[in-house]
Amino acid sequence: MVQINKTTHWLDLKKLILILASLCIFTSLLNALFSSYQVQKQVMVTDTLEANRAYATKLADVTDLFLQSVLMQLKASSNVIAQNLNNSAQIDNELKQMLVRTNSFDSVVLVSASGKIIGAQPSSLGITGTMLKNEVETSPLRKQTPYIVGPFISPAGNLMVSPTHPIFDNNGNYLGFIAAGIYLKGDNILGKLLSNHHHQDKTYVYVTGPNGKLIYHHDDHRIGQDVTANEVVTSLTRKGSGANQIINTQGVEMLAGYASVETSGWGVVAQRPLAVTMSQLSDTMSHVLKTTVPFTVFLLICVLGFGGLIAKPLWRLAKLSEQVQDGRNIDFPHVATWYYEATWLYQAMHGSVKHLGAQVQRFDDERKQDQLTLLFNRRGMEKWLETAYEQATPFSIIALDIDHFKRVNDTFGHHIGDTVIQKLAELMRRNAREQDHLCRSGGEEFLMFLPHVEISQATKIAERLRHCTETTVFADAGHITISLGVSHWPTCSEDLHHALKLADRSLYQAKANGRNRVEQAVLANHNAA
Ligand SMILES: Nc1nc2c(ncn2[C@@H]2O[C@H](COP(=O)(O)OP(=O)(O)OP(=O)(O)O)[C@@H](O)[C@H]2O)c(=O)[nH]1
Repeated sequence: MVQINKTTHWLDLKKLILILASLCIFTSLLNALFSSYQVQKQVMVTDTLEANRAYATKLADVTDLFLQSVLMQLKASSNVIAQNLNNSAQIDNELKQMLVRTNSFDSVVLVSASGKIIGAQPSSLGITGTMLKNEVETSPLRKQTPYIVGPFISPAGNLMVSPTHPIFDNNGNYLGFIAAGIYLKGDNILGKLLSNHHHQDKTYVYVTGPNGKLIYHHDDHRIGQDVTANEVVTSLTRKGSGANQIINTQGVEMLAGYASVETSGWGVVAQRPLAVTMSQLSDTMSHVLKTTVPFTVFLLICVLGFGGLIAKPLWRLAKLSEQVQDGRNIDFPHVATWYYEATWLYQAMHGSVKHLGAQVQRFDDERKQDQLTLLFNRRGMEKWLETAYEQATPFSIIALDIDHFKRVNDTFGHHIGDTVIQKLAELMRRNAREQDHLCRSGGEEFLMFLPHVEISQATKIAERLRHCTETTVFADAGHITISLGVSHWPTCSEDLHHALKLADRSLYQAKANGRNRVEQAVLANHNAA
């Protein structure tokens, strides 16, 4: 017999569907999030770069306008001064007026063609009468054009830039220059112009001079610092405006827009840390995730429910086949199948189990049947007795045996003997009811079990069978007779085997009393008496 090893799987179809669907859902979700993250990132970086470029351009234009207006003011004053160069009171007055007329300057200085400071406001600077010393300070003397100096440390010790304008007399002789000082540290006009635009979103602005040093930065300490190493500053010297993603001199990744100031050659840079832009993106993505999660959960619940519906018929069929394999007697129940594969599997299983059941039943019947007479054999008899005993069904027993059967065999042959046995079985069937149990217990020995039939009635039935046999002509063998013994369970004996023995004893009693007769066992209470 083929031994089937039963394997228990923790994984079933429902779980498989759930795992597969979850994988699909999560992969799609991750894919969608990743793609939208990439697209959003690209859009935000591009937008920020463009916004910063536009912003830097606007600030560069504002700064340019401011410097042009300063130079215009210096030009106006230089004309006045050229007319009154020998009138020191008038010059002082003009320098004072220059400071008062606008809040744009921190100081005003008048320098002669020889490089001597011949007037300075506010007078507290205390530099009048001193000579310009270094190359930077004296550069306007060489250029003799409107020119912006710096950044540099002024003779009074301030870090500053200084728009200058030359002074010429009516004959075109160079007389010197007038310079406006704009201090770079502390509260100054550049800060006022640029810091107003300092954004809440961490965008900030700085301005570099033509020499790559910081002219303006919201962090005061950095003013004057050399930032020529910065990629943007390099780009500024090459083209007017643009935008770049760069790493600044502090090692921070920045999205920088830049533009140069035409009048001065300064560069304005508006930049925002990439991390700030990315944190906004993270907020957006976590918001997207939050709005997606309920739908994903709903989708998973649907998949779970639908997966259950798909798996249920197959799961029930698997359970049924497990029972069939275990050999458990199953009354094949109806399984609701709602799709093609499950319906056909159910029908195939149902058909096979039914066919198998019928086969098993047939084999079982054959095992309990005598093949010559088709009556029950000893195995069939024992099964019936077991059931009757368990159910406490009272019954009469008729044991019968063909008289001198050996002679039949000897006279007519074994084959004719067999037909006699078959014919007698037929007579027994005719004299019995459907519920009676008829057995061939040995060669020419038979037993009849008659449920719910009292012994007196059974004796009459035995007598009828004896008579019927005696009067029947058996083809080829002629007439035969039988002897019969009758007992009853439990009235003859409560011991089943003893009741059988009593029927057998009565049979031998009938043989001993001359054969072709019926003998009845004595009832148990009669025995006792
Ligand atoms: N043809 C045939 N003969 C069988 C079969 N089974 C047993 N026999 C024969 O039945 C005979 C029984 O003989 P015995 O036990 O001596 O009894 P008997 O001749 O019937 O005599 P009593 O029973 O004393 O009347 C034997 O000759 C067996 O060979 C069978 O299946 N077919």
